[in-house]
Amino acid sequence: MKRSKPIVIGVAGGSGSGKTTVTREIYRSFSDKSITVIQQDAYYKAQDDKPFEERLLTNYDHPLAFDTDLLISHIQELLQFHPIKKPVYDYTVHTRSAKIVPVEPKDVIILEGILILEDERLRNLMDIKVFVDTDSDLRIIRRLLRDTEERGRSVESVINQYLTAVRPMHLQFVEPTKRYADIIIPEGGKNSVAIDLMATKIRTVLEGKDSQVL
Ligand SMILES: Nc1ncnc2c1ncn2[C@@H]1O[C@H](COP(=O)(O)OP(=O)(O)O)[C@@H](O)[C@H]1O
Ligand SMILES: O=c1ccn([C@@H]2O[C@H](COP(=O)(O)O)[C@@H](O)[C@H]2O)c(=O)[nH]1
Repeated sequence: MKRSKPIVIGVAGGSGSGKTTVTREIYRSFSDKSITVIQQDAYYKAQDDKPFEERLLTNYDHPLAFDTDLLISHIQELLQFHPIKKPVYDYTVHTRSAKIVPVEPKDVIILEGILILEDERLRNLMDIKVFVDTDSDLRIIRRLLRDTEERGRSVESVINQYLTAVRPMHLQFVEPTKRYADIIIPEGGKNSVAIDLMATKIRTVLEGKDSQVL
């Protein structure tokens, strides 16, 4: 059945909570590839006008670090089944890369990121809101391992950034958005029961058997 509009699922949660892993597992359970994933991180503002040393001082956990207007306009395009050109963010240089990824519209859009539930305009575009809820000790351990292995950071820089920006911004902006969630997934990526439930829910909606999310 051809849908009149795609369904939008928001997956929020703190850094290192397991949002990307949850999203990847849901995506993998759909072999027909009816899902497109949009990462909020791709919409960090470009900072080419600033020298590298200055970019190190940016607070990447504050809502103003994102180009939310561009993200909203891209979701609105996908909701009309129009393709978009998604920006690509390069964490190693703290700015957008020169690349652009063409994204085709699909029946399901998963929007994933730390602050996607913070902006009311974004929340209003979502049919299902999920918050991945993982204790801060696990999140910092996971982030430490990931950022040193994959994002070119030193242990010292990860700890310093966590204490000065990630933790305070999490408490001020991320944690309070849990109240908007329809579903809270504890521990993230390895919660196979929650992932199966999400996949079943999406299938029910796609088959037109769900009257709550049309
Ligand atoms: N349940 C889990 N147990 C152990 N490690 C996990 C779990 N979920 C995610 N991870 C790992 O933690 C790191 C952060 O997870 P990720 O999904 O990227 O989180 P987020 O997108 O919320 O920042 C990754 O290296 C991932 O492999
Ligand atoms: O240039 C940058 C941009 C972002 N970050 C950090 O990334 C996380 C969000 O990504 P997750 O995958 O959800 O962890 C955010 O907490 C920023 O601090 C960065 O370090 N540098």
